Amino acid sequence: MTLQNPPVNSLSLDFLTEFCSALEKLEMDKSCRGVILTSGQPKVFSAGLDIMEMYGKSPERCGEFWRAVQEMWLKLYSSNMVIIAAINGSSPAGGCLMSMTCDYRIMADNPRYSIGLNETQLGIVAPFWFKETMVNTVGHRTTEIALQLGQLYSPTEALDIGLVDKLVPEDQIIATATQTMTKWLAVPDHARQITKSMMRKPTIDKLMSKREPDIQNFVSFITKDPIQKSLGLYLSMLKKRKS
Ligand SMILES: CCCC/C=C/CC(=O)SCCNC(=O)CCNC(=O)[C@H](O)C(C)(C)COP(=O)(O)OP(=O)(O)OC[C@H]1O[C@@H](n2cnc3c(N)ncnc32)[C@H](O)[C@@H]1OP(=O)(O)O
Repeated sequence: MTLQNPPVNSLSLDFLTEFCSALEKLEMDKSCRGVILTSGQPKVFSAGLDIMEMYGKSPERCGEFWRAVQEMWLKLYSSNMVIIAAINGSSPAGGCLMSMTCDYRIMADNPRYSIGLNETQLGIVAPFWFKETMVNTVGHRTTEIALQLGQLYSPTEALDIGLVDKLVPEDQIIATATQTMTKWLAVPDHARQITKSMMRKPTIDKLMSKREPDIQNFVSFITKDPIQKSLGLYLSMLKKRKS
């Protein structure tokens, strides 16, 4: 699957809805046992959640957006397929979350790229299921530091802490992902799927049982004046950096 939402694959409501529907089709296709997730945009895997979906929007629209973010995470994290992330560019915040839902992460070895959950840098707080996905990936202590600082890691740093599993030159990323997929698909599906579910079920069940309060929590947090102000400042910083 190639992410195509120019310029930076930000995760808007429309894009998330289309992504989930495409993933669902693959999930139901019994001939499809694995997916390599990569970006069709240069230099960026995904810029994370579309900040415009959280800035100046009505509570109803924010709620609809957050349900779509939850759906994307639930579909990817609980997928029966083998999902390999071929991270061919920067992957901050929601982009990092998306990568962490995959079974294996291969990143392009380019020091200009970065990956991590940088929410605190925007003045916002990563919800419990973002946090737990990271704990499940890199452990508690590393997550504690990473989340409080809103740390973005270079590919080498990300490999050191286990946030990605392998670095390769960018032009070898799909070939490496394909070789890795062959290895994963050699394991009998039922045994691998039950094992994957055993590892991830407690985190998935937790969000499933708290979906509505999590939406309410997001809406009441994101629509607060100081949070809107922080997002506005961050957006203008992004635009200024460009000019
Ligand atoms: C309870 C609340 C929890 C909410 C959780 C939120 C999780 C999130 O995912 S929040 C989003 C966090 N994302 C970021 O901080 C990434 C910001 N973007 C970047 O750092 C860079 O854009 C990049 C490294 C991804 C790419 O850099 P590059 O130089 O190639 O491109 P730019 O010139 O910076 O961007 C092009 C264009 O896109 C706009 N843009 C970038 N990111 C976003 C985004 N996440 N949402 C919306 N729009 C974004 C950027 O402003 C530029 O727009 P213009 O062309 O109009 O200037």
